[in-house]
Amino acid sequence: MLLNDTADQIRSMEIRGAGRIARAAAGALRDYAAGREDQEMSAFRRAMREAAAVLLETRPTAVSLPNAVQYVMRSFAEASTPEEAKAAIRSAADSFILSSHHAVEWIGEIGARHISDGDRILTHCNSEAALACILTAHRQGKEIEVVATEVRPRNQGLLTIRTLNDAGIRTEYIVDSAVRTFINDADLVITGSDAITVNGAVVNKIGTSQIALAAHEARTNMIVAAETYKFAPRTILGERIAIEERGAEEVLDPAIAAGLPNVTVRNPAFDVTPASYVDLIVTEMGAIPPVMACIIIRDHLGWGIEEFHKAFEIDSSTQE
Ligand SMILES: O=C(COP(=O)(O)O)[C@H](O)[C@H](O)COP(=O)(O)O
Repeated sequence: MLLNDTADQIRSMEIRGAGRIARAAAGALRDYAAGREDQEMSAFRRAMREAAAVLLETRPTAVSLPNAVQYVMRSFAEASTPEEAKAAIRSAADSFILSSHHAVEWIGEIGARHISDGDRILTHCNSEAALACILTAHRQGKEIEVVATEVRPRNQGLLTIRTLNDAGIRTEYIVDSAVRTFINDADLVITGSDAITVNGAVVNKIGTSQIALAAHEARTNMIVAAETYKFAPRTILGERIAIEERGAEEVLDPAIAAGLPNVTVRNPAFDVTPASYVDLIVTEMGAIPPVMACIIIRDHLGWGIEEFHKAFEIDSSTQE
């Protein structure tokens, strides 16, 4: 698939979910590099930088996207010919994609240990990582039930209930505003994440923070399932996560909106759940309390910080 097609599909949400977006971006860079016929490294580098920028502009919130792009882009920093660079990019992109699949499997295994026989789990949106925990627990023979939200306005809940239905898991499908009505019936909330900040705050599909609030009030544990590439390295440097605001037409029919000149539709796609409302973050490295987010960032994404220093010509060796 061409790079611009992948970018369009991410923008239009044909490819969606932070993990899938990251893998698609890594694959798109690999294929784009393979198709280049530059003789000079400078031309190749320029083309790759432009390609990376096209992907980075598609959706602003899921930090897995810049993390995947950076992972691939830094792989050819030392290459001296385009051929060498292409080989390095292929290997980096393939290894990112493979390790991303493995990470989801590991999260499933670790997350399933937090699910008990007889549990009723509430989930929101459509997260591979969250579903991995639920599906693994089900495969282990635990009798579980799920309450899945609709997820207005894009109805990602439909994807979730199809997967759960196909796996044979008994599921109740509810509108987003019914969460507080059903939270007392739930033993556990499990969601995915698009970004986790240095202070352990979780950025995920709009509505997640309301669910966390309801879970907190009901003393229901809230688990977030997230690969380490969902942690945002630059939040350690004070950078904020941009919350994507999507078009009004996703919420209100433009023909109706046209007759309501005093009404402005707001459509933020994500929200922020404070760390204090999250009991555990399940990563492929293990389950951690949200306060340990900075350790994951330091140990697994430290290069994101090094690159920031380079970009601003700060020599980290001279820093005390
Ligand atoms: O909020 C969403 C998807 O939002 P959208 O549908 O707007 O992309 C998911 O919960 C996270 O991306 C995690 O998903 P995963 O665990 O699959 O990476």
